[in-house]
Amino acid sequence: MSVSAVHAHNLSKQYPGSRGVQALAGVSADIGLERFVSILGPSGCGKSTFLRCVAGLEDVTGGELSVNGKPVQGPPDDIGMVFQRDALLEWRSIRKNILLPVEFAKKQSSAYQEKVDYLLNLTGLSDFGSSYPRELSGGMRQRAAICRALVDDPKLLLMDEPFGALDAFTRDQMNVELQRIWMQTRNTVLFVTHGISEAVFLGDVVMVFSPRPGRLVETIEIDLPRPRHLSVRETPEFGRYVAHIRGIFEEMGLINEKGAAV
Ligand SMILES: Nc1ncnc2c1ncn2[C@@H]1O[C@H](COP(=O)(O)OP(=O)(O)OP(=O)(O)O)[C@@H](O)[C@H]1O
Repeated sequence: MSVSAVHAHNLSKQYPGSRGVQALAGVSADIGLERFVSILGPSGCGKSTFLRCVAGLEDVTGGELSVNGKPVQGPPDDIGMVFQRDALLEWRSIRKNILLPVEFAKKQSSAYQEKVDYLLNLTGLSDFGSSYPRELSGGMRQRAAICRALVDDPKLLLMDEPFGALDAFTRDQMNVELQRIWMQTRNTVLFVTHGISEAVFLGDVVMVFSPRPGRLVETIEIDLPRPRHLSVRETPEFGRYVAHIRGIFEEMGLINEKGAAV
């Protein structure tokens, strides 16, 4: 039997404290290796909590969760994370920011210089290795954050609304670039977003969560050939996926005028 990248069975998460928020309830999912999984759901439904549980940063309070065949007990090896805020350290050059996970893992940075060059090249940042974060645009900073997450070849890349703070044009460009990078690196990706179109454009699969406590409402396979160009968004097939997902949100009473999950 093949090992899943992420296996969740009846997963629940209740935060401690007087309010004791129940963030996730009964989430079961099997995410295959090398798949790009988009995660959609209304604000506060537990998407980040799900990612944080997978990353071993939160303890689950019920059910089972394993990553690459091993039960999650603290942060597993082989995970990279990218957040909405790039969290680059302003006082370190881009190259040194990218090398941070290597330093944290107490590995020899010198052995990773070629890898950094490869990633800088892959993300179009070859001329910016010695620049500082303040010298880069928002999109470039997020590309540097992606390099940092990829530097130690994680099997699993967790991305929590990585392009949420970018303008629409840059976000489109980043979607195309992320797909290109992923087609070369082929790690498993869990990508949280509020954008239905972004989720369909990037995903092999879209997982839709209900309002809190987050439950998995539906998992939709996106059968569109790759590489996908932005123009795929104008095709009837793409439109059908978006309409289907929008229908799920409408049924839950959760859609705004722009068609975004709220
Ligand atoms: N550390 C925490 N302690 C207590 N409650 C928390 C904590 N982190 C999140 N929560 C609560 O858990 C619920 C789910 O939060 P989470 O951040 O996972 O949602 P989300 O779907 O990622 O939201 P958004 O789309 O707005 O980022 C929310 O009600 C939130 O208030």
